[in-house]
Amino acid sequence: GRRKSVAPMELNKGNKRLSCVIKPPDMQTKRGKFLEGSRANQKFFEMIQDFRATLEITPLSTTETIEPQRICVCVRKQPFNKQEINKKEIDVVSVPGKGALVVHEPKHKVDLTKYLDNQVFHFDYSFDETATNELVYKFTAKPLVQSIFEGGMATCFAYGQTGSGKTHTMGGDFTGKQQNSAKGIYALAAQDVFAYLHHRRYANLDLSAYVSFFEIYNGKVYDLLHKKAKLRALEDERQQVQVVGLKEVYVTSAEEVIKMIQIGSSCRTSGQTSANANSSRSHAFLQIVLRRNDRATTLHGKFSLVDLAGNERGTDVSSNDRSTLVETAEINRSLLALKECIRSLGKNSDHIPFRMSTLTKVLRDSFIGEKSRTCMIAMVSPGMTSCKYTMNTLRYADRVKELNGNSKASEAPKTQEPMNSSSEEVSLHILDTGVCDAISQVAELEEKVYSELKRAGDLVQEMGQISYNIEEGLPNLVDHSKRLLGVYQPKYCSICFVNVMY
Ligand SMILES: Nc1ncnc2c1ncn2[C@@H]1O[C@H](COP(=O)(O)OP(=O)(O)OP(=O)(O)O)[C@@H](O)[C@H]1O
Repeated sequence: GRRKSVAPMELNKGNKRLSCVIKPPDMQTKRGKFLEGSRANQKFFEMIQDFRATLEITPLSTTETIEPQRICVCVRKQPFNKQEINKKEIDVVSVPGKGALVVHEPKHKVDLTKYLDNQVFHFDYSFDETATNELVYKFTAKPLVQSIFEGGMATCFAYGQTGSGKTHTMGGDFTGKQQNSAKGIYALAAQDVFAYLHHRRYANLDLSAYVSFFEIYNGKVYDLLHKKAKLRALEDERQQVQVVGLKEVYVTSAEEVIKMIQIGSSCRTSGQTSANANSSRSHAFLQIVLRRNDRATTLHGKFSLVDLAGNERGTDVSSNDRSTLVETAEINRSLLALKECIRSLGKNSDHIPFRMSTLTKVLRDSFIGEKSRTCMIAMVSPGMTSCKYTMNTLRYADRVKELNGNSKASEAPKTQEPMNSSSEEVSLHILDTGVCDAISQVAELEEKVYSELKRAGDLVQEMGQISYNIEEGLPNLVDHSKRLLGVYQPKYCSICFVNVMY
């Protein structure tokens, strides 16, 4: 999951550092085809088209082999909706394939010249706007189903800004306001669970499936299969976290699970109608639990499918009252905690900071044990107006993957502070301020560091030197800046890097 920032001057040269394959440009025809005089950001539109014409697209094939991994991070680009098409929104996201995704971030130089900051991200899989839920499922949640039959805990998250397609992906396609619950990852996973349950390989385990559906809003658990009853997540003497009183329904077919999804989703939706912000700002959990028939209380395996709350910042939410700010702080704290827990899982760390939020508390057993498998699907909206949110989402997903056992970053120098202490500090700080917008502060600091580094890179280029070393050092510096963030001194971090760079 490395990111490389491409300096504007390099674009015309045919950039060698982009890891997606470049084919010879055919700019004239492409530009002619897309030219639309009325478009407000015409220049950016043309620049993106020109850049896109140099990309060789390798669409994800259904026959591609799937590598089993402990942590898998994918990204899905949403198609434009009717409104965006009518508004002639500009698509700033390209998916060349092979896990790559490029964000063409429109920017202005000091002399107001427009340029694109083309940022390349690499994930395990990247899905373009034509991908169906079935395709996404095949590469994300499907490989996890088997692990729960082998006594493991599997978790699949949908992460992204409001409206980026989390519910569409997990719960099923929408036709108008009607959701087809049979077409989401929840239902597709349920179908496979029952296929395995009846498979001779697992028949002798004598397992039964149960389903629960709940949401976490403001740190409280609400049972979606029991009239939104308010429940508590408590830790027992064996340090197992239990959602006390959560309704677990015995199910015998995928159709029954789909019925539960419909019941639960309608409960969630009615919450949305009365107070729109609430529902979309809660985390929804569908859990499929396997238990042995002879010892009904013994858990054999569990699949948690989570539609996370939107990752908007407090300042992006229309209402600015205290409850909204507290709600935002809670979401940020839980999303930060989640990231730290997955990273700790990836590092096989002894300490998993799951107590940082209710979200991670209820997922405790997903973060421990050899057999835990996790998949995160980051959803992005392609419009230029969503660019900032898209970058936030991708950075978050990038950090989740960063310390995965397979990645280079896991070999980080030993001099770095241990992650646990930094995560405690971050959480303490959030607790201190109550409404600290942590995610955006991380993003803003990183943005600042990146732009400083980029400015340094441009300067070096203008002086006829090579910016390679600066780009090389980037992931480590940013990683280090994140650790410094544990004490939240963005100014210090920024100055520190500027000094280093110059
Ligand atoms: N891949 C897609 N293909 C077609 N339509 C999509 C896709 N992704 C999202 N949409 C549409 O975009 C709209 C918003 O999607 P959705 O409700 O899933 O977003 P969300 O991320 O769950 O938002 P929120 O956080 O507010 O709940 C829906 O009408 C949905 O049908």
